[in-house]
Amino acid sequence: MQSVADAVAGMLAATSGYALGEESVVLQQLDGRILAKPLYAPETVPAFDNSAMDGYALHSRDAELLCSTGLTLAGAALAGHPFRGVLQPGQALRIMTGAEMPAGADTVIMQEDVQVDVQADGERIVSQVPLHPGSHVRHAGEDIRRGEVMLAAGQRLTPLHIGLLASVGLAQAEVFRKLRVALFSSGDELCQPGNSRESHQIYDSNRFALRAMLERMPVEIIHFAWLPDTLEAMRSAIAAAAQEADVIITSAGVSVGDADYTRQVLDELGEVNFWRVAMKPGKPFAFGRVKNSWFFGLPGNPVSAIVTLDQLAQPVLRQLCGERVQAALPLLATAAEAFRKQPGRQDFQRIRLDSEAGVLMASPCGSQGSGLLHGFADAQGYAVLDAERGHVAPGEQVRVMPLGALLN
Ligand SMILES: Nc1nc2c(c(=O)[nH]1)N[C@H]1C(S)=C(S)[C@@H](COP(=O)(O)OP(=O)(O)OC[C@H]3O[C@@H](n4cnc5c(N)ncnc54)[C@H](O)[C@@H]3O)O[C@H]1N2
Ligand code: MOO
Repeated sequence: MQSVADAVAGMLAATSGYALGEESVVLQQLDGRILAKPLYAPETVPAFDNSAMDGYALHSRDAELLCSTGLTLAGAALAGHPFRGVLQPGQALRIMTGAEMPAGADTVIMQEDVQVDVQADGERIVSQVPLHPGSHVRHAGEDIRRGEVMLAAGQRLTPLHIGLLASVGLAQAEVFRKLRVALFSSGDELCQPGNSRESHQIYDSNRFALRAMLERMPVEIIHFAWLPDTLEAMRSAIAAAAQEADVIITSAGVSVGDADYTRQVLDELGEVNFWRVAMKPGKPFAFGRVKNSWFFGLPGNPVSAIVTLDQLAQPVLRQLCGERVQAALPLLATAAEAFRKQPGRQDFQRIRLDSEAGVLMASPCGSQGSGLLHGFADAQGYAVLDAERGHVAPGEQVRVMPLGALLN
């Protein structure tokens, strides 16, 4: 058996350098897409000095005048309506948040700190609050300078990045095209949801759970079918998918059972290795190449299929999508209850997380059986228990991983 870390590292090495084509995509459709090139700032941000407060713009050398006879008002500047003149000594300008700073001013004083005196020759502002030269001014270029790298290639774009792009005036970005994925479930025991099941059948849950997970990455599902346990069905579906898919994913047929033609078809059409990975749930898993496609064979048990897609295939799929893959941050929690664990495989036990006086607490949730989804559906994360260790006693520290982007 190989470790989870070795299995992932092997797949990452095998698939590195696989490059998808690029396309230009508008802001409205960029969420979750992967930047294909570094993004250079086309603009300086802020583009001009502007006020951070509603108040008055003035020059700091007029500080003494401000607290004695006061400053006269030269006019007003609003966001979108700049003051075109130059502020003279002894003058202030009414200014609103976001309005461009006028020439001749270097400081803004908040309106709450100012009294306005109406006099015969017009309004004057007076303030006894100490003036800090330069205060409440947002300076041009303090966030971004034109020409600097704003985002690196391989960045997965989130709402934050989309806001950033829009803030420098970009309406689109060059991203990798979506990864084309063929997804199959197989097995004569499967009945499709929505139909009534014969007594010996079970519903095909894997195909739908796995699809929903995959669609949280920038993929396009180009084949999506259930395959009966016949050599012909398996062969024709895999052969057709291998002509156009970047990736083929199957569930079931990777263990040692009799009724499976998966292995025979993969031996015929490609070079796929059947692994035993030291993880629970999981263990049987297949990876390799079928014609032009990468192949991932997930185990049939529903929890195992989901966890192996999440933990083994996900980093590789992300890399294939062009994403710079980042390792999950290690988190520790205290076991609120005992965890049953046999030495031998690295366990990904499904847990609930809680906080007691600021300390993260983990408890196993529901049944930990590989075929049972109900307990998993209630989980907030995994406790990741090292392969060699046995049971966990309450109070022990365990490594935990909140459910990530594919399962949340
Ligand atoms: N002698 C051994 N038997 C098994 C081993 C082993 O090492 N030696 N490993 C066990 C483990 S671990 C797993 S996981 C399973 C993996 O089996 P397969 O990937 O070959 O899948 P099947 O045997 O066809 O199915 C397993 C199980 O999952 C159900 N299933 C299959 N597809 C779906 C689906 N689309 N939706 C819902 N449920 C599905 C299937 O009915 C079986 O109950 O092998 C163990 N056996
Ligand atoms: O992958 Mo298996 O028993 O862990 O379902």
